[in-house]
Amino acid sequence: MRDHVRRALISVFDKSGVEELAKGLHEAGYEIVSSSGTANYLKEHGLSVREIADLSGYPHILGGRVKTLHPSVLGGILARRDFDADLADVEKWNIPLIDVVVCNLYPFEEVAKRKADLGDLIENIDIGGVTLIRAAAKNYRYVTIVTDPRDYGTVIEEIKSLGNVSIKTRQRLALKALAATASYDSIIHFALSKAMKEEDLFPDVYPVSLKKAASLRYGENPYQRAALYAQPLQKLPFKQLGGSELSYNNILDAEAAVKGILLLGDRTGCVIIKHTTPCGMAIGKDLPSAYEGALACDPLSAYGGIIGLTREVDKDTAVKLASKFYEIIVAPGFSTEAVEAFKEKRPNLRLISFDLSKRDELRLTKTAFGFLAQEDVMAPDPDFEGGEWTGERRPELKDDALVAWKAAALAKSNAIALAKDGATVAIASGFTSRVDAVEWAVRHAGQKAKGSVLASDGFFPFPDSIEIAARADIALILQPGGSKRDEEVKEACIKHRIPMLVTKMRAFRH
Ligand SMILES: NC(=O)c1ncn([C@@H]2O[C@H](COP(=O)(O)O)[C@@H](O)[C@H]2O)c1NC=O
Repeated sequence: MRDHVRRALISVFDKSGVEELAKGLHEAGYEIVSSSGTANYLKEHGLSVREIADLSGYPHILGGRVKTLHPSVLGGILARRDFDADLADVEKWNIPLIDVVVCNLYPFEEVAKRKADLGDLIENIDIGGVTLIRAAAKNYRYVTIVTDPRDYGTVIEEIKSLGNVSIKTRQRLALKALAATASYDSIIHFALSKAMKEEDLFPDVYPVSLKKAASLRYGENPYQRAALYAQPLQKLPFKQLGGSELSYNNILDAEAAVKGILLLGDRTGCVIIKHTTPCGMAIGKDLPSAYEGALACDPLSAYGGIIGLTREVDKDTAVKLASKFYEIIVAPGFSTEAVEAFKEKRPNLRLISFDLSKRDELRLTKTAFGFLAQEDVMAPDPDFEGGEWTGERRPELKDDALVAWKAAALAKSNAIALAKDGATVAIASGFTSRVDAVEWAVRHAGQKAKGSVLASDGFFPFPDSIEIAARADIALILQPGGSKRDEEVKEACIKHRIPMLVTKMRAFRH
């Protein structure tokens, strides 16, 4: 390879620390070439800089849309230093070789967060910078690409001590740079899809970029390392107002509580979660009465659980909740007095204020088979008035029917929920046979099963569950229907005079 002046191209939007880096490079004998804004900045800091226009023979044109996009710039980055044909081209076209590229991009993400219009978004799409970064990352075997100011120190240290940036560091920086451009493009795709009101929920390619939002102490178990990632343009929908740090399992449990809150919709209600499974759900005239109702379903399981509330938590509710041990309280908000009351009595209790309006349309779940994508929609209310009934209609049981149905939808399949007086009295969750779920629910409810509403998240494959319900004096059954033996199930209900509402929609949770 021919000898050449060592050269660094610096073109940065975020100029923090770049003068120190340029100074280090200059001291190590590098010529600095920069785009105009960066060149001016460095000159103001007393550095001698060559303008990119001087190297390319072209000024910035189209109001800065084209600044560094030129063969004499990109050729100097992309030429393979041990490839005769590349070197011959470089020689022939008098292209100066570039050994270090320092570049960070137009702040598209920040602009998009400010809810910019489509025109602003478009003007903030960096083209030249991405090209410089990709070119340098592609040629990492000869060229160093630096995209993160936090790496300036390492680069200068290695150049000073080793004479060049080591191949190991160049590889690491190239991968980091490629992750930066990939993430940048996915953020642009996301923001432009929204601004253009793109309606295709399931495009052939779904670019996702994830940024680390928090390091977690460990995962589900201490032998599993873990972290929380978020999509860059989506602000985290929650704020933690108090208590210990959130763990991996806390996040899963809190999410189940949020689902419970969303299922209850605009009603004043409470859900209690244990290990992502509901062990109580109720609606009431106010939060304390809804909480009492939910708690009475299974007080033993509720200990150390997660409480989800559908309304802002006030001081009275806080005082009541603080008298027992829970891990997390999730609600759309907390009054200042409520936060104080919790802090005084339960300083470690995690308080999560969750913005229910910030919801994704799509839920992505990573599996060993690939990412599953589905619309994030909650089980709708059963059609109590217009639905398909067997036997007499029971309008007075509407609230109980709703709570039983929503609790069954939140519980894992096979799920059976029993509700009475606006509160569940049993929630059987995660059973592998439906009849066992019915049997457990009735046993758990004991005397309270009598007169309650039973909801099933899936159809009854046999009429055996109806026989158990009849023995327990169940007042009303809700189930989706759809079994081969629907007629036998109906006949059993008629025989035992239990009215049944066929919801015609399944409410599985797996
Ligand atoms: N148009 C181009 O050729 C171009 N080349 C580099 N940039 C970006 O311009 C910024 C630096 O510009 P300046 O040095 O003029 O402040 C950097 O964020 C860099 O990524 C460009 N801007 C947008 O594409």
